[in-house]
Amino acid sequence: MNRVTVFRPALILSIVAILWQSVPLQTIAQRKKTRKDIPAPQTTRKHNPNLPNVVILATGGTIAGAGTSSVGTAYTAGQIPIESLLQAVPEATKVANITGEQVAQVGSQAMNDEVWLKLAKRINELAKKSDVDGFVITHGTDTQEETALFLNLTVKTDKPVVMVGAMRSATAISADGPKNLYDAIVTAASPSSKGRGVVVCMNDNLFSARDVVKVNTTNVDAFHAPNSGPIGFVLDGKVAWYSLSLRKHTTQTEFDISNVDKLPKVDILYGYSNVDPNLVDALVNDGTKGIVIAGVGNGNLYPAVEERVKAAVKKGVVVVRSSRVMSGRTTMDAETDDKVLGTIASDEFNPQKARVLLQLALLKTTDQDTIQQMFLRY
Ligand SMILES: NC(=O)C[C@H](N)C(=O)O
Repeated sequence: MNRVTVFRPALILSIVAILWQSVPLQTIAQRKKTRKDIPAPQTTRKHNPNLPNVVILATGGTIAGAGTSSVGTAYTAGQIPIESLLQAVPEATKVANITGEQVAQVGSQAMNDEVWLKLAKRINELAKKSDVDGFVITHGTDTQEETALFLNLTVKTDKPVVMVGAMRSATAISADGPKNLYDAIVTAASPSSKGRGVVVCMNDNLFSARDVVKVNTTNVDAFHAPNSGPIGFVLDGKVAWYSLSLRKHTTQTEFDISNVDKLPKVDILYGYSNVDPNLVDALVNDGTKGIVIAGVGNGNLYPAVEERVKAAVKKGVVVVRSSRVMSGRTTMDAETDDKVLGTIASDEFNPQKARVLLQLALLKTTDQDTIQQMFLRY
């Protein structure tokens, strides 16, 4: 490395610092605008027949968040419309013709079954069009893994479906949203992304919807796939794929939500020392159709909970054992015997993902063995 190369970053940093200090106050104030202040700009993009067509379905999240401080973590998610977000990535217009639809505008802590169904149905509808080549879903990161899995099991297309979010709001210094959004558009526009199931694009990484988990509350490196790692990367505007999940997804699943308006009630019960077994009964009395236990270790249950679970299963409630542990499988008939309890082991699905699969499974059956096979197939 020569002298010039060594000193160049320091020189650039000094210039940026000087420029930053001279930014007029008004420019900084503009970063702090909220949804009401930021009108959706008119679309001026010209259609280029040589580029693929990507549809962005926006749902809100921090990627569309706005805060009053560019250096703090306080902000409100889901404030900025998709057209304004796209203005931050003019480079994207060189890789695809982009159209945007606002499906919802919420922080993903407010995500619900209704929006899941709306999103999946909209993708299925648009996917039939020959002038749509791929999808990007902007989404909050808190529950991104759940929506990703729901779509992975319910959309009926081989066209790329790429979910993306951000850990820093759109008004923060070094917002990660624009880069993530650009990478997601690049991925959705690439023919190499076809048939891979729904993928999540965060921080240069591509994860399969089945395996991705949020592992950090605030850091930009917040998404990992603890059991299998990323399946690809986006760098310099190019996608590189490294592996492919053998589990069934999208066009290969048995789930058809086209006539579904409501999903069965499934709840999660967290396992811990001295857990109160009455919690199981509280859920059963509240009319739950399924319970996922975030068990300890390999999905083990507190003895008093085991007894109540057995009784719940006898009443027709379907119970899945998952684990509160971040990685590894919850295996059948191990320390806890599923044959004795009448329970189902979640395999690699964490509790929140097991809940999504159980909701879909219950649309079709309540049979323990049939649902167990689904957990091993998807
Ligand atoms: N980083 C984020 O997106 C967090 C936000 N609460 C959301 O899920 O919408």
